[in-house]
Amino acid sequence: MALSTCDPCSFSRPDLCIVTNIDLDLAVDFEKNVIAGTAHLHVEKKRDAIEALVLDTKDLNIEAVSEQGSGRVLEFKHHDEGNIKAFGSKLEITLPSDAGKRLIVSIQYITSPTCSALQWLCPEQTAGKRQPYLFSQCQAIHARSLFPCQDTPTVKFTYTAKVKAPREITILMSAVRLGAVACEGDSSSRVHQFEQKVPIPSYLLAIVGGDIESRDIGPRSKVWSEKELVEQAAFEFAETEKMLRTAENLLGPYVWGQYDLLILPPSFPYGGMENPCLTFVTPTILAGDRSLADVVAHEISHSWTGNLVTNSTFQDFWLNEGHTVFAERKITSRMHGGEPLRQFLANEGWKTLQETVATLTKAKESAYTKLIPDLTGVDPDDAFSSVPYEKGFALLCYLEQILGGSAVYEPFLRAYIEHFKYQSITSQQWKDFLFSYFCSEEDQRKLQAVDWNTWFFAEGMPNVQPQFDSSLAKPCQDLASQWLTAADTDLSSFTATDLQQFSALQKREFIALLLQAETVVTVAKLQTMDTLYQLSAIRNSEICFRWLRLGVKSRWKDIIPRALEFVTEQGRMKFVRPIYRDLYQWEEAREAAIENFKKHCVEMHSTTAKEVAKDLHLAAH
Ligand SMILES: CC/C=C\C/C=C\C[C@@H](O)/C=C/C=C/C=C\[C@@H](O)CCCC(=O)O
Ligand SMILES: [Zn+2]
Repeated sequence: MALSTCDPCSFSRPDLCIVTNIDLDLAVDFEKNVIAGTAHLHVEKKRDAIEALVLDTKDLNIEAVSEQGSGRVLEFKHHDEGNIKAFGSKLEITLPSDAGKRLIVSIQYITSPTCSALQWLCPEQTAGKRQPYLFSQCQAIHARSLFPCQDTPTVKFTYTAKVKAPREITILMSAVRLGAVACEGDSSSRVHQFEQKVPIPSYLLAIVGGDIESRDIGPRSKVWSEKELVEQAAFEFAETEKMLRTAENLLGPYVWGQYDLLILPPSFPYGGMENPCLTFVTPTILAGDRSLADVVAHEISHSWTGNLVTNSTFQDFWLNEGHTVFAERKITSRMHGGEPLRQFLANEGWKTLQETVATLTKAKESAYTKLIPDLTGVDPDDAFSSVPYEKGFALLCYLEQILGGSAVYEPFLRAYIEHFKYQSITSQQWKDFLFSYFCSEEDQRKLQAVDWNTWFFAEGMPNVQPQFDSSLAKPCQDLASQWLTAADTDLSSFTATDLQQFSALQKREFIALLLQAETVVTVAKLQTMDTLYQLSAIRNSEICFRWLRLGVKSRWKDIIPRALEFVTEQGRMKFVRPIYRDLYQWEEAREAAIENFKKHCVEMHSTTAKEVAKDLHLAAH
């Protein structure tokens, strides 16, 4: 199967010609669950003699292709190339030999009702139950199911959009809003207009449509959601401007203009998605006490690491995510808790990496524990895990430690962003810049002593562990140890005040330590813990997630209904996949888990349903 020579997940050939801008003229049809319209691609040939533009599509009905201006019909071939469904089809358009180096190719098309980039919700699936809802998730390679494009992060393009939708629906995109006007000759519709002047990779094009409204939360920020959530969201994310300024101090100027937050319906498969100008977030971070706002720090950081300096292919995904986690934890600790908090979060991240490596290895997917995996013939969604986040973070922490700490590494981080901004780069380019920046003899010796091949391409855990301070974790470790060593018959030493001084992060770490322990906590202890600490009543999703997993690990039958409720009321893969896997491993709960999935999978996001089906051994790995 001949995919692109530069990106194993794309048919496109940016080495021959590139798309520099796209003008979208679309209409959203909530009756048929399709988007129809025209994509006008501004094409630049690398050489005059280039005669073909090769694009990625997936389940698109290509109706007509022409050259804007002349109106000439352009010949095209549109066919499946290989056996990986996720890669979709190759669209090869013949370019007129007399068209010169630059031309605009207009492609009239319709998406499929099963477009993998979109989830369509009927009114009953929304909070308000008044209007239908639509949202996109293009990362990694779903953009090709939404519009014909060079669906590789190697290529960056600006875009404009005009989107027609029923007048009760508000449309937003990953761009600056130019306004909405009544639709000429159709009073039941409005046309929404957008412009993204900063070049972006295809995976960052995003769209949402629903009965949504906004509140201002800062000079350059609004929060958007259905009205049922908007006040709660405005409170939860009230520190966004402070977070943006902290990020600018660390990383440089914010170039995107607007920074809005959109709270999605619960089926959204991720904690957040860094769509430019409009970060998408899951409602599971609405904790009521701002304790889960680290997700926003992560998505804000992407405005530099990922959206400005972009991984050239998803094999270099760690460049996006490792740097973003590194920045996120710097921002979070500068805003609250200082360096001890950053060390606490780093320690938690290392344990997350350990668990993920063990899980992938057990599932015979250890190839995905490499920092830079080979994605030839692989659907990136199948390779997705916390490895690029946490192994990438650990590498950057290790380098910061050996090169002299934050005082020397943070200026490098800013220089790295300044040097590569607006570009797509490979890990090799990052490494070359690192070596060129730290050019003293002593630093060169340190960098040459790093085992790069193991860090980049070895499976499993890194062979060096950065040292993290555990002062904030110690109270959690002490309490967990007391519970693990106490006799079931003697739990009188524990009181309701044990957790009173714990932050939400420390409560989550306390439960995580019990979950990670060799010793299985008895049901008697869990029942006593619940009575004393009211853990089942805690709504913080990260605490709830770990508490449910602990109950399943202890084979506490009473926890099964709540676990099934939790994986049904929201669809964040970080939560639903491990719990479904845990229930599957518990023979007595397996059938209930499978039945619950079969009953609700039609309401789930297609990516979540695909991955959970694999976890439940209902589909091939
Ligand atoms: C090495 C893996 C290669 C490619 C994977 C790239 C994309 C995978 C695709 O599934 C999209 C992922 C999007 C992730 C979005 C947000 C995450 O940062 C948060 C995930 C965890 C959470 O829910 O908090
Ligand atoms: Zn991220």
